Amino acid sequence: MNYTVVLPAAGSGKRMKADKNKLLLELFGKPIFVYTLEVFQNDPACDAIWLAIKEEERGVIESYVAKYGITKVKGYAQGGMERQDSVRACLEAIPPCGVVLVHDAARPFIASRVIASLVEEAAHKGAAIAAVPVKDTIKKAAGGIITETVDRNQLWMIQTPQAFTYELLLKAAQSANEAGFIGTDEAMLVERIGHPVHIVESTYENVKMTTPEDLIYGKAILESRTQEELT
Ligand SMILES: Nc1ccn([C@@H]2O[C@H](COP(=O)(O)OP(=O)(O)OP(=O)(O)O)[C@@H](O)[C@H]2O)c(=O)n1
Ligand SMILES: C[C@](O)(CO)[C@H](O)COP(=O)(O)O
Repeated sequence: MNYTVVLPAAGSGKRMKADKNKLLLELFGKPIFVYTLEVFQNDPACDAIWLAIKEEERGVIESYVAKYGITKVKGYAQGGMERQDSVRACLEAIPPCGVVLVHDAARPFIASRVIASLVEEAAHKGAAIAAVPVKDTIKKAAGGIITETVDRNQLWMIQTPQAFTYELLLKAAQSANEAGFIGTDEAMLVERIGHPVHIVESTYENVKMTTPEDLIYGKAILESRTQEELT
């Protein structure tokens, strides 16, 4: 099953504390978002890549897309105030398709096998998201005092990609916008309209480049891969 991928890339990167969009920071000489683009460029099942970007960054982004030969980039949409606004702008710009995948441009280490599983699951069930089991004990607290230890067996750390049939996600995104509902991922918008969302187990390497420490982990992941994958 083929798919279109939407990459929200219009954030400010505040937690990264860098002097520019964190997606333009380089790991071994290549910008973070280019690693992400290359995953989808190299996936035969990916028909098209759409990015939500800041208009003022269009020139630099287009230059990298050309430099690295990312021919599957079919268009750009203007990013919005919230991440979900950026995603919705892309959804409303892309031609209708079967399955749409939403993936943070800040997650460059997604495994192709996870993408394939997500697309298959979404094609049959409508909605599927990447997740990994929680590794730490999670507790609730109020005023600095523990109030509850949450059963870890029912907890997942949710990632992207998040895959959906196009019509379902567009309906959920437009409904949330009309209601002024803001979610932290697309799954919340689909849950909100009562559609079941399925989990596909991902990898712990699929980390979102969010804070400076994540860059250290990202470099270690790249160094652990074979040399030819770095070129
Ligand atoms: N209004 C926004 C906010 C985020 N994103 C994108 O959504 C992904 C995940 O968001 P996050 O990691 O939170 O990025 P930032 O919002 O840039 O980070 P911060 O919250 O630290 O500012 C990133 O690829 C980011 O570029 C976006 O397209 N539009
Ligand atoms: C969508 C997401 O990556 C799933 O974990 C996460 O919710 C994005 O949060 P952010 O604060 O917008 O990075």
